[in-house]
Amino acid sequence: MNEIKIFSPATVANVSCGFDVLGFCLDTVGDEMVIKKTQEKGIKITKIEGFNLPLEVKKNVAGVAALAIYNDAKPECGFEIEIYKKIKPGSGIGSSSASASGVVFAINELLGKPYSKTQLSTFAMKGEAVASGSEHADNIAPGIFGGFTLVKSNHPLKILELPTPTNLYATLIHPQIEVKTSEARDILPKSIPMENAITQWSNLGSLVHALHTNDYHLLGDSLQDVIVEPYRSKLIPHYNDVKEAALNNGALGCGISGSGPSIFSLSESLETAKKVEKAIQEIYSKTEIEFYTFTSKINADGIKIL
Ligand SMILES: Nc1ncnc2c1ncn2[C@@H]1O[C@H](COP(=O)(O)OP(=O)(O)OP(=O)(O)O)[C@@H](O)[C@H]1O
Ligand SMILES: N[C@@H](CCO)C(=O)O
Repeated sequence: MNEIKIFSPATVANVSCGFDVLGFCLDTVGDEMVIKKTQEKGIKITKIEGFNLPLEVKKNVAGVAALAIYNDAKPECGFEIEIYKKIKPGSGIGSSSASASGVVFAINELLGKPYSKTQLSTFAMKGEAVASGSEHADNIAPGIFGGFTLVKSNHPLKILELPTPTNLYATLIHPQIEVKTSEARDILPKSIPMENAITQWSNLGSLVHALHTNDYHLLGDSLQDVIVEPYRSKLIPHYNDVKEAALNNGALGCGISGSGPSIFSLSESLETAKKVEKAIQEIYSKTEIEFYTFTSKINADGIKIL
């Protein structure tokens, strides 16, 4: 195989109580990428459509992630990358991570799959660090593994695949403002009160248990964030109104997607998720802010070959 086309999906990181460790994979929105083997050695980004991003390999997360796998594999060929970007950078639904994960997945396929999913995640994290200033895998892991994932540790990287409930649907609203992950990290406190830590790890443990037992009530009850949301919600206009509308219309829970500004909610059926989507559209329709919404099943497979 000398060429591959892939779909690299959007992802939701943090999932309220799991800052930097928890994430899940979406399936209606994602980037497409075409990766070609070349005789000339090295990595080149030849095309980016959709958004204005650097073609320079070391400035683009896809280029940096590609170099990480390439320098490890030392193949007798090079690779050219085309990126068809659908996920707006700075959206909070893993735009940078989709590029980083997609490119390492594709190069691994073209090399005959020598690397495990965990090794691919390590390479992709090198790219993600260019965008956010820190190596975290909470967007990368759900893209590469699919479904819900928990990053048990970064060094060495250990990723746990959690069960994906079959009837769970995510509704997303993306207000068209940009929140840079690096800036959304800078506003967080360096230390937190013990009582908040206790609440947060109790919710994270409960959420993992809820996924294992298919307990939707517990899942909703665990979707709380007492550590990060109080700071970051201030960056998202009408955040509290959206959350109230989602919960009043049957969502199990609602929170900030990644570092925002996107907001996610989870619902137990497609019908409820669509009702939630309509309710949150109404909130933003009354404002001047442009936005888009979508509803998605949880994608259990992650990145797909097209
Ligand atoms: N291939 C790429 N795709 C997306 N962003 C890129 C890419 N290469 C470099 N960047 C830079 O990364 C930054 C966007 O990453 P950031 O982590 O802030 O957003 P995000 O990935 O949408 O958010 P989140 O990680 O919270 O879901 C922008 O400054 C953008 O220019
Ligand atoms: N866990 C990361 C996800 C965004 O890349 C954060 O919230 O900063």
